[in-house]
Amino acid sequence: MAAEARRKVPHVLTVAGSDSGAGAGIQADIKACAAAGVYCSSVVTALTAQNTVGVQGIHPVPEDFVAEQLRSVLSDMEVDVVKAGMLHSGSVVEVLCSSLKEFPVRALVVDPVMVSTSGDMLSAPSTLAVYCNKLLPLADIVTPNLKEASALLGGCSLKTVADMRSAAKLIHNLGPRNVLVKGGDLADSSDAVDVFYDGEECHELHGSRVITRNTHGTGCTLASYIAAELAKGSPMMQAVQTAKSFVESALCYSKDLIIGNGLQGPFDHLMKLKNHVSSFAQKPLFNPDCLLLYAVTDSGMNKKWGHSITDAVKAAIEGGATIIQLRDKEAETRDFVEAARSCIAICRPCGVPLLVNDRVDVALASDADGVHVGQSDMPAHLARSLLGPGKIIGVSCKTPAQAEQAWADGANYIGCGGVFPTNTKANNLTVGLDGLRAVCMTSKLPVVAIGGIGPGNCRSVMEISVPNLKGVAVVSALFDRECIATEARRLRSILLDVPLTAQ
Ligand SMILES: Nc1ncnc2c1ncn2[C@@H]1O[C@H](COP(=O)(O)OP(=O)(O)OP(=O)(O)O)[C@@H](O)[C@H]1O
Ligand SMILES: Cc1ncc(CO)c(N)n1
Ligand SMILES: [Mg+2]
Repeated sequence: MAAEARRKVPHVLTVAGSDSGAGAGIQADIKACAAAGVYCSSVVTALTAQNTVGVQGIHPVPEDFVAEQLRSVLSDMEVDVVKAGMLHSGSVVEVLCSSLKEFPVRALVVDPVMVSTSGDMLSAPSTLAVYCNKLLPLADIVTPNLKEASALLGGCSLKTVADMRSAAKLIHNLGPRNVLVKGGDLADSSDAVDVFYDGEECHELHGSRVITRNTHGTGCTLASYIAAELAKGSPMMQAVQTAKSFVESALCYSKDLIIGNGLQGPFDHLMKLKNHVSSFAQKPLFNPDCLLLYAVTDSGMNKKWGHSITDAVKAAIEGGATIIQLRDKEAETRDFVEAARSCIAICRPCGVPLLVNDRVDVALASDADGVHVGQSDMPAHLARSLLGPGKIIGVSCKTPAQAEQAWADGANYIGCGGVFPTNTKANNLTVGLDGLRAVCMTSKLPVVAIGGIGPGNCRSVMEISVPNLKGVAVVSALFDRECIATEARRLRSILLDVPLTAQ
């Protein structure tokens, strides 16, 4: 086969123990990577006899043979990311560290597995020092649960999110580049809260807590899914968010499964996929440049001018709109889904994403490209867990704090405004160009400006010269006009005319 025809597959190597019940360990890692669409090789460090009741036995693999497996895989198979799980002894940890020095990889994810959720010890107490001194300094991220975080810090008690925040910072001092303290076991918490610290800022990642007994292996799965996303090229925070959303989704899908008689059942990583193959296996696809000329439809205006929704969308695209949002506050659900489907049939062949305003259910039912939600709509993290990582989520924000939250919730972009007063949205507070600039300056996400923008002022908006301001969103300037295509063309030519340095 010609060299250029060969496809490099993202590759995660898991170095972990086998769980005979297949809920955790190597088996969870391989299933999680498969769900993420990534190749997974496996170096087995120990066999465990384990089920939903607990761990009945451990049969360690001799260090020399762990080393031999590592050499076999790393010397041959172009591994992108290594994920370390159960490492039962200090010598196994040392073997891994020296293999990584001999065969460096792009990233190392360390799940410091020490105690199983059933309370059984999975690693000798003497391993702790080697972990801290040798492995953690090599890690791009370490993902302790509450008990493990406490063990890494010499046994302090961790009971609150504030404790998790301090623990994340202290563990960061041990050398890993990022720390995720997992709160799956946090008592009295209705959310599943994890704390992420990148050495500069601490973020609370909130997910919904799924009520189920089937949580065995969530930690292994989370770490492997992070490794898989890193192997595909995602930045760290995005990898963590996608992984968390996958775990929640898989738990939700298999919350009523009955496997085994013990207290903690496994979940099915791939069941969700049987319904949603494309949603999780696909790499997140969002090009911020599509925010340049963002057209938001308005059913009232279409009625006034006698435009059908499909004609309006066709005309906007013909004039150069780069993304469409269907906004209809009154439509019956059935009609809204139907309209979304017809518009997708127009948008998709043109490569123009179609988003649905507010209605995650309509976006799901019509297989739209995503949703745009406001501050009082469904929280973006919930929309993300329902839609999966492959869909686009935008959030309306007026302040830097809202923009920060949208980012932590896994949104793709921010709509900031109203920049100027508008009739489309009654009683909407305006933020002005200064408010827009303040949000853009602090937002880690790309921003589209909205509110009272048209051909007369879109230039002044783009000229605030902040790199992540990617475009303008318009309603009346397009749809409250007789010829939508002409108006879109006019706007587009102005936007394209703004010097690139100012964009
Ligand atoms: N019931 C739940 N609903 C939603 N998310 C959960 C639930 N339980 C755990 N999680 C999430 O799963 C991930 C793993 O966290 P957890 O604290 O359970 O790890 P762990 O104890 O290492 O798991 P295990 O040892 O069983 O593999 C975290 O992102 C956590 O928030
Ligand atoms: C083999 C193995 N690795 C990790 C865990 C932690 O869930 C487990 N229970 N078993
Ligand atoms: Mg764990």
